[in-house]
Amino acid sequence: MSLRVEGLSKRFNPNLPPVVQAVSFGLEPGEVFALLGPSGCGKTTTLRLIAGFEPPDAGAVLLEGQPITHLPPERRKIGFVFQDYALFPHLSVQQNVAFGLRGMDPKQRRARALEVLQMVGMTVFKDRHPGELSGGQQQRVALARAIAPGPKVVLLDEPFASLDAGLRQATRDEVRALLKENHIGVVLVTHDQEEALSFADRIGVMRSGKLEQIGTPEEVYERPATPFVAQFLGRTNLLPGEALGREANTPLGRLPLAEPATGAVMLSLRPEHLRLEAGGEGLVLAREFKGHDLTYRVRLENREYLVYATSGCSFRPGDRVQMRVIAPAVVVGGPSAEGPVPQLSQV
Ligand SMILES: Nc1ncnc2c1ncn2[C@@H]1O[C@H](COP(=O)(O)OP(=O)(O)OP(=O)(O)O)[C@@H](O)[C@H]1O
Repeated sequence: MSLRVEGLSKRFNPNLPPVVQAVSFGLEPGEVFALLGPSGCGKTTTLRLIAGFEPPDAGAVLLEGQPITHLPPERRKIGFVFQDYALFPHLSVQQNVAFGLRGMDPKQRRARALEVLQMVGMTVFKDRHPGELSGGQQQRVALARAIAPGPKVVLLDEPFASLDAGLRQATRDEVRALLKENHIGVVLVTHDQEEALSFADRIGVMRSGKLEQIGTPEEVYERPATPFVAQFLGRTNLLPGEALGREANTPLGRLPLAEPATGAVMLSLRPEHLRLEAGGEGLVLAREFKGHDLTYRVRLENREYLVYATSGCSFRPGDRVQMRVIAPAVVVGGPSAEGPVPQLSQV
């Protein structure tokens, strides 16, 4: 295990609950781990505790088995890329990168700075100042500065947030490839579920200071453990059921379950696991067309459902439809487990 976080907790205000509560996870060498959760759930604070910018109230951080909880940030051998990149405006690109290499002799520092600038494709900009660079270029310099000392792990705090959509995907792919090639483990903080799903090997879904589920992108998307995880990772339909082993009685009839269960349960069915057919008891309330996908909101017996369809399928609001379930439902909790009602963003 390259990085291990054990029971980290932090409270800033004694009258409020802790911002980070007993957070534990591990990172295999070279693994990319995303901490994913809504704004204010404690992701950045967790990262700052790992980096050593804040002392935890409880818990430990271990790097390659060695406790580093009480070491100052510069002695932790962990790189950090801040959301705003935090480059020094008065230093050149090369000087920014060399900054983290104090302790090396000046010739070696310059050589190492050039080496990592080459890795991120920024050698030609080495004499510029950060103010003369685009957001994407500054991001590369910040990454170069973080990896220059050869850390085993880098912490990335929403590093792609300020890049425009077109550049974001390409930059993400490049950064991921670079870190993988160099076997550098990553903890990425993001509130963007698509970013976490496409960037990370594993995701820890965080809510109100706690990790609610840890798993591969497929696991957290296809087998969410709670209604919150089901809803944070894309849209879903939550419906109550009475589980009878491998099946459950639900408002949509008897459905197969992904995992056996008994008793009253809350179930998650993704919109892509429902199909619409013409004629039936369901009423199409709205349709949302987004080019490659089409989402319908359908009412059946006082419940509303979101259903994805291919653009070939063309129902209109007011049409009568029936719904077919084409995948097993996932148990996400007991009967009282709740989440917000799914909404179409635009009707
Ligand atoms: N130094 C601090 N003093 C007091 N409260 C703080 C401090 N740092 C963070 N908080 C509070 O802790 C909570 C969690 O903040 P944090 O920045 O960790 O969340 P986050 O999940 O990273 O959110 P975002 O995605 O918006 O950055 C927030 O309510 C924030 O106001």
